[in-house]
Amino acid sequence: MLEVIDHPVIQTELSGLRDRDCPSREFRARVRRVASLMVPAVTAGLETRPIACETPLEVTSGVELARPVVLAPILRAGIGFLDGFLDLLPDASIAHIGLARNEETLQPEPYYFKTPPDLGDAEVIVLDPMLATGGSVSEAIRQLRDSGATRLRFACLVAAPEGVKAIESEHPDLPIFTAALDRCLNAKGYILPGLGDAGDRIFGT
Ligand SMILES: O=P(O)(O)OC[C@H]1O[C@H](OP(=O)(O)OP(=O)(O)O)[C@H](O)[C@@H]1O
Ligand SMILES: O=c1cc[nH]c(=O)[nH]1
Ligand SMILES: [Mg+2]
Repeated sequence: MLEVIDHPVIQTELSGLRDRDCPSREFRARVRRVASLMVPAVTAGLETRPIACETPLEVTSGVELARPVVLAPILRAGIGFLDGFLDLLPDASIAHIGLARNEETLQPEPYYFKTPPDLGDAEVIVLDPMLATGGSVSEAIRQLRDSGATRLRFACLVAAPEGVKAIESEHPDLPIFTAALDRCLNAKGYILPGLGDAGDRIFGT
């Protein structure tokens, strides 16, 4: 269920993000642009329903999304990825999922979870720029499913093959969208070649 969104403008932005000298201000702006550019692919296939549409000249038929959209950023770095999605999906509600990856065990440690009601009616798009071991996304999907979500997809900027494999085994029906599928993880669980610590680069920490 993996789609690598191989678009020349996205790949150009991503190359800028990989540059170690890209300052926080530019990094944030680039992440926002890539996120927006990914929206058409990530939302492709969302169900629509017909509506009547009154132009200045006559009534015609139009469509609207059949279900509400919930964007679910994994804190912190997912917050940096959120604005570009909101730019194109301004009516979406937001679910915040706080997970910190333990630097020694690489296991995600939950610290916050707050979602809009009625997740079962919604199209939920989980956002995190980095898919490394897959532990954080897996935990987020588990929490969302426990809260009633049934229609889920996941978008990231950079994925490691190890993380994709883990998600495909734990959540085989989850569509995964990424701007890049990188080579592997290093001994500390960082993606190679990657772009470093996305949270630190977005927030300047
Ligand atoms: O696939 P995984 O191995 O779980 O790793 C990926 C996670 O690690 C990073 O978050 P981190 O926990 O460092 O938190 P931050 O976003 O607050 O920096 C990143 O933003 C992902 O959430
Ligand atoms: O390479 C990585 C892996 C996890 N989290 C990041 O921010 N970067
Ligand atoms: Mg981090």
